[in-house]
This record gives sequence, C-alpha cells and structure tokens, in this order.
Amino acid sequence: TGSTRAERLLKAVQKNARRGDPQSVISAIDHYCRHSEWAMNVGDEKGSILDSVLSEVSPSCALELGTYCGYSTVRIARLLPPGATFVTVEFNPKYAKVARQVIEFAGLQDKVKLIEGASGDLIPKMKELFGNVTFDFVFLDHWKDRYVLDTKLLEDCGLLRKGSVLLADNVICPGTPEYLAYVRNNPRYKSTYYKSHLEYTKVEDGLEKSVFMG
Ligand SMILES: Cn1ncc2cc([C@H](O)c3cccc(CNC(=O)c4cc(-c5ccc(F)cc5)cc(O)c4O)c3)ccc21
Ligand SMILES: [Mg+2]
Repeated sequence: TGSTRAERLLKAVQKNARRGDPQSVISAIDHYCRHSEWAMNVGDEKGSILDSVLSEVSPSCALELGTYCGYSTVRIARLLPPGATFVTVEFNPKYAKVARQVIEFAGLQDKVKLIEGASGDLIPKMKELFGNVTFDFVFLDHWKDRYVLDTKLLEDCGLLRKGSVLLADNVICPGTPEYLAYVRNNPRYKSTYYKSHLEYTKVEDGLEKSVFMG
C-alpha cells in the first residue's frame, strides 16, 4: 500500500537533512511542507515564537501534548538546558513511529521521552512515571477539544506550579474557543496572544501563552 503523509515527511528528512543537525531537520520539514505537501507542524513562523517563549522559560521540565511527526519536539529539545526532562505524548502509533525516527535523525533521542498513549490517560500517571514532577513549560498541540480538559487535569494532578507556562497552538485555526475562554477569564492565568499564521499559509492563526499563577 502507499505511504502516509507522515512517512513521506520522514523520507524528506532522511533525504535532505544532515544526521545530528536539528536545524537541518527543521529546515527540511519546513521546505517539504511549504513546497511539496502541507502537514500540521507548528511551522517556521509560529516556531520562532515557540523558540522565543522557550528561551525565556528555559524549562528544566517540559511537556508536549501531540508529538505528530516530531517537528515541534525537535524545536523544543534543541533549546533545552542539559539534563532537562522533556516528555512528549502521542496516541497514534504510526505518528509515534515516524516521530521517533525524526527525533533520532536530529540526534536528540537522549533528551526526549516519547510516551505512547492518550493525554487523558497519561497525565494522571506522570508523577508515577517521572517522580514528583511539575512542568515548567507545556506545549499543547493535540486535539483542540482536549486543551481545556487536559489543562484542568494538569492542575488537578499537581503538575503545574506558580509560574508554569502553557503555550497553545492553533487557538484561531482550527481554533480552541473554549480554551481561550478558560485561560482568559480565569484569575489563575495571565494570558498573552501571539498573532501569527497557520503553518505554511497566509491564514491567521496564533499561539496563546498562559502563565499559571498557582
Ligand atoms: C488525546 N491525545 N493525546 C495525545 C494525542 C496526539 C494526537 C495527535 O498528535 C494528533 C492527531 C491528529 C490531530 C491532532 C491535532 N492537531 C490538529 O488538529 C491541527 C490541525 C491543523 C489544521 C489547520 C487547518 C486545516 F485546514 C487543517 C488542519 C493545524 C494544526 O497545527 C494542528 O495542530 C493531533 C491526538 C490526540 C492526542
Ligand atoms: Mg498545531
């Protein structure tokens, strides 16, 4: 049978990037998705905003919900301080398989813990899996109707601390209206909207940064 979009993206990385060079992996994916076949990576424009927020936070413990092909995983892992813990959650085994190979091609496999399963099942297990952790930084990029549920779950499981930063992709397109309402009307969050565009297009999209106040 034919390959999937994710597998074709992986082929483009193997063909055009340099092993052990995260920036070349990022550039190869962006070039492929802009010129050959669109894919739902955070992309270069929103990716630069992700980079700058990440550099401000410099997290020692980070979480990503929605690995997909590992594009944002590589973007995040390449900027983490040595010894940081970085967990990324993917429920689709085909995506997880591609992501593992993309992350490994970038040479970042020792910085990333990719766990397979659904966020709703795995979030309550984080303390058991990684010791009494709290996340300094969370990147939300999975199913848009799960953002609020999983944010509440992170709070209830004691996985956020005063100053934890949540960064949510796609708050305009496809859109996460309930999530925006939740973080913008909640006194426990200080939120900032970063206007941008849907990856590889001129369509408006943006990232919402929300600082948990404890
Ligand atoms: C529960 N759980 N736990 C872990 C976990 C992991 C996943 C998968 O990684 C997964 C699979 C399919 C879809 C998504 C969400 N992403 C999107 O839907 C998206 C869409 C578009 C867009 C925009 C315009 C279009 F026209 C079409 C698609 C642009 C974007 O940047 C996106 O992130 C994530 C799913 C549920 C999970
Ligand atoms: Mg996204």
